[in-house]
Amino acid sequence: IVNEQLKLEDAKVIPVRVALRSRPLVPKEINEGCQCCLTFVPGEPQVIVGTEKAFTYDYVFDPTVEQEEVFKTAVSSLLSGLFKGYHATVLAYGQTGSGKTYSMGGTYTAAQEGDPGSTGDINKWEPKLCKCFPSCMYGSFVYSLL
Ligand SMILES: Nc1ncnc2c1ncn2[C@@H]1O[C@H](COP(=O)(O)OP(=O)(O)OP(=O)(O)O)[C@@H](O)[C@H]1O
Repeated sequence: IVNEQLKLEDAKVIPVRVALRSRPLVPKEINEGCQCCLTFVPGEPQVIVGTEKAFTYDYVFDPTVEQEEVFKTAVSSLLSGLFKGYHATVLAYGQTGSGKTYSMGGTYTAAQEGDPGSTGDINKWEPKLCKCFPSCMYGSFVYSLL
């Protein structure tokens, strides 16, 4: 009975997934001598804070990971469910300055305009959603806590 229950549990879709994204140090932090205190475990969605505290998430993106990979890995699969009528929400959570707007909102400078590597998740969702929903309802599905 226990085994059968475990199988049923395994079969359930995980409704909430958590991705950790660590951004690179910004110039101000570098000038102040800040250093990254996180260690990333290659091939594992795990991060070690300091020397001993390890945390595992569904996805971990280290500071070298570009917008495109974050989108493809953690967000794009939600679109297929969305088009079948399921709801999907991407929620950015983190302290001020941690990179929520960068990840969700896209470009910051005119130089970045049109650079696909620099645009955030909303920018990548929007054209895909517009193909199916002319009214473009992406604002209802994707939120950034600005
Ligand atoms: N992945 C990244 N790569 C390079 N720079 C980044 C990245 N994420 C964030 N930054 C930079 O870090 C700074 C803070 O990012 P951002 O404004 O997105 O934070 P935030 O969480 O939205 O802050 P707030 O809550 O105050 O609005 C910005 O200068 C941004 O360009």
